[in-house]
Amino acid sequence: MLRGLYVITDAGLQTPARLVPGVRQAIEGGAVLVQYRDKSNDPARREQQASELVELCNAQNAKLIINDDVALAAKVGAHGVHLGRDDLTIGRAREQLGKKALIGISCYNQWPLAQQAAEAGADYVAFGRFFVSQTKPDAVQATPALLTQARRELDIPVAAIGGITADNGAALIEAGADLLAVVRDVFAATDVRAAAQRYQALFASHEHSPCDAGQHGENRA
Ligand SMILES: Cc1ncc(COP(=O)(O)OP(=O)(O)O)c(N)n1
Ligand SMILES: Cc1ncsc1CCOP(=O)(O)O
Ligand SMILES: [Mg+2]
Repeated sequence: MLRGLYVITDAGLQTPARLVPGVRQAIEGGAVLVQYRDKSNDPARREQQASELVELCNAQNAKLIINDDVALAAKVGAHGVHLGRDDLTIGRAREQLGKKALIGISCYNQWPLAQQAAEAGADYVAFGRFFVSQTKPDAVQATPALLTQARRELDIPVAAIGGITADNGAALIEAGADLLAVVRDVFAATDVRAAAQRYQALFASHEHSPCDAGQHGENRA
């Protein structure tokens, strides 16, 4: 079952030289999923960085998801891709990446998107933003009730994103989030490993949240 801290890289917070060391520290602190999110248009650098991150994640038993770019995910052998409303469909991504690829879908604040994504074979759905996000200030606001509904009605992990910190994240886990997707609270921290460890502790203290008693079974990741 995919559950825990999902860290997302940010070129504004991490110089190229700090990218891999920062992600390593996050994984050492307990991150289970890493997303390479880079909105620049420098294909050679993107391929180089994504390749280094795949190697790191393979060595550290974490999984690398590429944001937006299915072709890059295929090229570097990433574990999966995260798709939003401007990206390829799940079907096209699955054709290119294969059955084992992890495909995550942004559902913003819209329950029907989550239902459609689950039916189309998504491996997780993501809702948010939940709090004000400096990383993506224009993101639409979602309500924790969506997490509860998704946790109850879908058989795939549920991610929450947007302005999450180790202090405000508990409410989202209690509402039903399996994954807390975080940029700033981890990668802007002076001690990235310690910042990630706070989430590990948070998930450990919510191992038996009431939502766990739902219908989920064998096909949760
Ligand atoms: C885990 C996770 N959830 C949501 C997003 C946002 O995706 P998208 O709406 O496509 O926006 P960009 O990240 O591409 O700006 C995400 N990346 N990861
Ligand atoms: C990509 C994205 N989508 C919604 S909010 C967000 C950014 C999350 O970053 P932070 O954890 O710094 O708010
Ligand atoms: Mg996107």
